[in-house]
Amino acid sequence: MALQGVIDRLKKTSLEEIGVSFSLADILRDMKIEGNSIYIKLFSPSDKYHDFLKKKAEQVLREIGAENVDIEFTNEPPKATAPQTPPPQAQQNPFENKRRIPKVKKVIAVASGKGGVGKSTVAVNLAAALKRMGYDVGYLDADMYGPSGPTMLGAKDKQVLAREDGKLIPPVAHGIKMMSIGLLLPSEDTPVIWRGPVLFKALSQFLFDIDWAEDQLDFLIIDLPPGTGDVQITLGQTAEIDGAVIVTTPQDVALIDVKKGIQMFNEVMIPVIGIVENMSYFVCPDSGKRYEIFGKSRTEEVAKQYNTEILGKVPIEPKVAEFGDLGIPVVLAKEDSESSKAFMSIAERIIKKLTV
Ligand SMILES: Nc1ncnc2c1ncn2[C@@H]1O[C@H](COP(=O)(O)OP(=O)(O)OP(=O)(O)O)[C@@H](O)[C@H]1O
Repeated sequence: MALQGVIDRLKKTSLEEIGVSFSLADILRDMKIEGNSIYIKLFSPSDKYHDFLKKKAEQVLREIGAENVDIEFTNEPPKATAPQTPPPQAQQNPFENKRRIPKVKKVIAVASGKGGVGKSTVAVNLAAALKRMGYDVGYLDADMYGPSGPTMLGAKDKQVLAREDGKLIPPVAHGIKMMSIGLLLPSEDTPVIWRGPVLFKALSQFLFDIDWAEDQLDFLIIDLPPGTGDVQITLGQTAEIDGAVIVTTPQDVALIDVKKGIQMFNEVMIPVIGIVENMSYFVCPDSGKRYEIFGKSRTEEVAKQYNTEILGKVPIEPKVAEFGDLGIPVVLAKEDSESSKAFMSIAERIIKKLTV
């Protein structure tokens, strides 16, 4: 079997079925051919797709004459597959430069397809829930266009110090180490207009130049801007993220954007941990009756369709907003509230999913 023939075939094998736009060749990490026996190593950060990839690769390799096919997986980012000629910019493997965020054990991105669904509220309360469980936690507000982390953590007046080597020292709010572009801007009302390279530089300083811990943080929660824009893609291509949590409300319009969000995370090879349905229902304090204000939820359907799950449903509770405005996550301010219990159970679920 000829090497070039195999590479060409892998290049032609798209992986559209699992929602990504690249081919088998793009995730090829190693290959050995001896006669009609072939060994390949494929990059796949999560074992969720191993069976699919194995079947697919076996099928196409047998079609071009392979008799013995041995397939292995690695979660290390792949290198370019055609070393003879440097590939043009657009075809360069975007995952070559992925790095881990220093001094952090697990990195979780909190995202939403659409603004205003409560993404920052969920991110801050997840950080607080993990803190309440005794973990060492950091919160990074990467919402470069509308940072609300400092308000929600009551940290608007906190100072960010820089060490001599340029590393930023995160201030601490409610025991959570935190950083936000909001702390570095001259005033809360300053509009932020990022141009490509400046955004990239600021984000990469945020990701890699913060001295999160003397030893290691257990969890870093990254609060992303809403949508599927530059920040999300840059983050996905430069940092190793252990999983993404997608926040939505039960309305159909929000769910359409959830699909886009899941597809984007698939593209940048970040495993989706699951979906949090926020503002899911309202419990009338007088009657205890439960109302689904946005109508019957279809989140379950979307989760199934994309092979993921609902991590939990958070009710609409005025206390969530009130304490958010006061700068205290409801998980710390009102431990016995329904929303607080929901956040604690979501955090537990995430831990389970990340540590199996
Ligand atoms: N479960 C809830 N119950 C009541 N109010 C909530 C709940 N979740 C969020 N809110 C309130 O809704 C508003 C929007 O929430 P938040 O700022 O977290 O949304 P977001 O998705 O991060 O918005 P964006 O990214 O567009 O800035 C806030 O005032 C927040 O306090």
